[in-house]
Amino acid sequence: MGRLTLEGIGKAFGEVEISRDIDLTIEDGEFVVFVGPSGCGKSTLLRMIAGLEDITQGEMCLDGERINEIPPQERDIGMVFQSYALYPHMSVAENMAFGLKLARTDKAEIRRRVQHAAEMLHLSELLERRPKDLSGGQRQRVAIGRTLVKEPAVFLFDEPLSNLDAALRVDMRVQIAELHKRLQATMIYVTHDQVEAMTLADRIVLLSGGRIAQVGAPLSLYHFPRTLEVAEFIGSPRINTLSVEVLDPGRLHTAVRLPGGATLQVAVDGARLKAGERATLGVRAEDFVAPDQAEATLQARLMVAEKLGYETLAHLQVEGVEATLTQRLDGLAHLDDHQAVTLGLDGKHCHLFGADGSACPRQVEIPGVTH
Ligand SMILES: Nc1ncnc2c1ncn2[C@@H]1O[C@H](COP(=O)(O)OP(=O)(O)OP(=O)(O)O)[C@@H](O)[C@H]1O
Repeated sequence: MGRLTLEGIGKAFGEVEISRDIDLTIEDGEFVVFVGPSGCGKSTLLRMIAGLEDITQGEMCLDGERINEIPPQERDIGMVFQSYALYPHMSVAENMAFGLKLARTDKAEIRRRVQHAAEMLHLSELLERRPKDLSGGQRQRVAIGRTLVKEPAVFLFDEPLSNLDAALRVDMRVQIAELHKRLQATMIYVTHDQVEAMTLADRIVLLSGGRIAQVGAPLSLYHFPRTLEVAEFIGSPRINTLSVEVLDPGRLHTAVRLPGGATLQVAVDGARLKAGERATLGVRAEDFVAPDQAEATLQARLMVAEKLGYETLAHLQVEGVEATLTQRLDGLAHLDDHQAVTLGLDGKHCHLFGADGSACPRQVEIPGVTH
């Protein structure tokens, strides 16, 4: 089993408070990803779970038992580090067996576990090699293997792929997802890469300034972000934002004035907003609609078109809007340099955020996605 509960967890280094009020339950077998901007406290939280950092406040339990004071080696938790931390003078097999030897595990049992882990991680042919004779991806797999042989209830990964090149990252991401499927173990994974978070997580925990900004399934955070910060962090390209004026706030629709003067009825509960105040409209790159089906339009000019093969990202300048907007188009879309583009908007596909950054609840259903 590996059910972890965090209640009111907080951390301070001396006088400096890093995180507080973290309440979170991670179910047995869940894959949870901690994500957020640099310095938001992801690694510190993971290290508290591992027992490598003291917990300043709150209670942490594994399967109902308080673990705050239990030293790392006695927690049923294994951690894979970003730096791999392999012993250079030991073979792959010795590296993997080391922790078990220290724990005086029976020799035959060590052999069985190392072989089993090597098979799972496709390392069987490499067991006699030294770390220096391995590629980056292979070293990372050995680091995972060293944790795997301990058969912990909870696996922790601290940015395990950040030292690998882009192609290898994708490859290892798939392997970690497969490993999770096979082991059905609880896994907690720290990254600042939102693509890794979206693709691996059952649930994402988005941290900001040492607190939880939102917890939920990846698509739930994507479609129903609670704050502008979450909306901007999740999704690539980044959500487009426009400063708008609130005209008529309502429970089902909130009318706003766009730059250029057009009115859009955004399908959100904006009842807490006031007419005349500023708000931020959010539109994802794929959510612009054809001008003839739009409720409102924006006139734009093409700055750059990035042709990625399966899609083209058009970066557009709209008069009166400082930042460029990005529209996701078909990979075969034909665009001329600096051509004029009419962007269509549909209020059902837009987000609205108040001046304090919190989202107005969207009044749309997206099949299979919970709010
Ligand atoms: N030992 C320490 N003493 C004092 N401050 C620390 C210590 N360790 C971390 N911090 C501070 O705590 C904050 C959170 O750090 P942490 O490494 O957890 O962030 P992170 O979200 O993992 O960042 P990154 O993505 O850059 O690794 C940072 O401001 C950092 O400077």
